[in-house]
Amino acid sequence: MTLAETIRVELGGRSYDVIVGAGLLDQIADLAGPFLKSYATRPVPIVADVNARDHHGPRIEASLAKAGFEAVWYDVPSGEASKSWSGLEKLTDWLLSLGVTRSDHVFALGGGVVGDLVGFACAILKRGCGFVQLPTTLLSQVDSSVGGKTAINTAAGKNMIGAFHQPSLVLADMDTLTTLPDREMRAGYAEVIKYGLLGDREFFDWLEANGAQVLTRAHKPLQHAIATSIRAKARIVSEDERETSGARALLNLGHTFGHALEAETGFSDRLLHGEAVALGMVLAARFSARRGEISRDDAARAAQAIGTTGLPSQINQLGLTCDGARLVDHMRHDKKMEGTGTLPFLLLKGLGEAYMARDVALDDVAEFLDEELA
Ligand SMILES: NC(=O)c1ccc[n+]([C@@H]2O[C@H](COP(=O)([O-])OP(=O)(O)OC[C@H]3O[C@@H](n4cnc5c(N)ncnc54)[C@H](O)[C@@H]3O)[C@@H](O)[C@H]2O)c1
Ligand SMILES: O=C(O)C(=O)C[C@@H](O)[C@H](O)[C@H](O)COP(=O)(O)O
Ligand SMILES: [Zn+2]
Repeated sequence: MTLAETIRVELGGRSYDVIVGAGLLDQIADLAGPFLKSYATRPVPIVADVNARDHHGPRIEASLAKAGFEAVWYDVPSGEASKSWSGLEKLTDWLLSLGVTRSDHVFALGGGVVGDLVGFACAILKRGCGFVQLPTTLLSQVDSSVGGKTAINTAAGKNMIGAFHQPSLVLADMDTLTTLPDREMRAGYAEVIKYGLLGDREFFDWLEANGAQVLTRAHKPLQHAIATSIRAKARIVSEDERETSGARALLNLGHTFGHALEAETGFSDRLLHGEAVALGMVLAARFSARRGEISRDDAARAAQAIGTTGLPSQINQLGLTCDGARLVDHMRHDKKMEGTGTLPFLLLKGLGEAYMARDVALDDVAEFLDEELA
């Protein structure tokens, strides 16, 4: 039995705890006590991914009922399409119909889709109310529930409309991962490897040796992987909350390539976000090797650490029919794109050492992608 760990995201008046452990949802009434105070005479609004609610809603209901609270649920259909203008409109209308006030907290149960959607709804509802993240996928536990990036997608691309809005508490209950499909578990693992590759060589080495164990959901290695990832994210977010100094941009390793692949595959089940990031990190490593910044062996090692888990590690596995120029066109919408036409890329100087390159020519990226797609 592993003990729960609490990691503090230090952000002055917006600081909050992230608790990682087993059985947390069974204790939600205690752990989230301060954020339930306003619900003595009203039901607690919980916005939930349908699958997460089916599997884990009863544990929440039981804990709340024991403490004298009742829940009112809003179901979000599973899938990226829920992170949309229409999804946002329906959700905010529901929250308004309940009379949620600015001092209330809305609870978000599910993966990154629900977390990003609810976070954004709460950022704009009456100009901002509180929210608590109850992440139920590996990806959302190690990444999306922490740090306050909230967003929906638009026709122009991924996360195009959003806000920075921090949660008040995150409860990452490892028990939720027992029902998570293996493919989703692997997709979340891609963001775990990201922390190793971007800034923690020791963690990368540990994952090479223990990644398979993490994916079995064995509590000890799983909690180590989740807590190490959250600590890394908390440190970066505390340093650069709004991605202005460049520190936070490192969390975007693999995402410029990845978001372009997600756009090309229609933000669909064909390629999950984590899978796109996995491929994006391989491409970033291979592009870094092409520029002579890391060795071909190190790029192959990064690809091996990713591919060995069953994540995609070669772009030509996707069966795309487009060329490199088309993928680069998707990249022109990247939020890192500058008015001067420069698109900074997160590349590698070594395994465990990402940096922001500002001298990347998009024509060169298109040529590289044509080689990779061949
Ligand atoms: N805000 C951020 O910092 C950030 C970081 C990374 C990713 N993201 C976003 O997160 C999203 C991806 O999140 P995700 O990978 O969690 O996907 P997701 O939210 O789509 O969930 C994945 C699937 O798992 C199911 N599911 C969720 N919990 C379950 C459980 N416990 N048991 C069984 N099934 C369960 C869902 O129904 C869904 O089908 C993307 O939109 C991505 O852009 C945001
Ligand atoms: O928290 C961050 O910062 C990240 O970049 C984490 C990413 O894993 C995540 O996918 C994020 O939503 C991407 O952000 P975007 O700004 O490129 O949309
Ligand atoms: Zn991501």
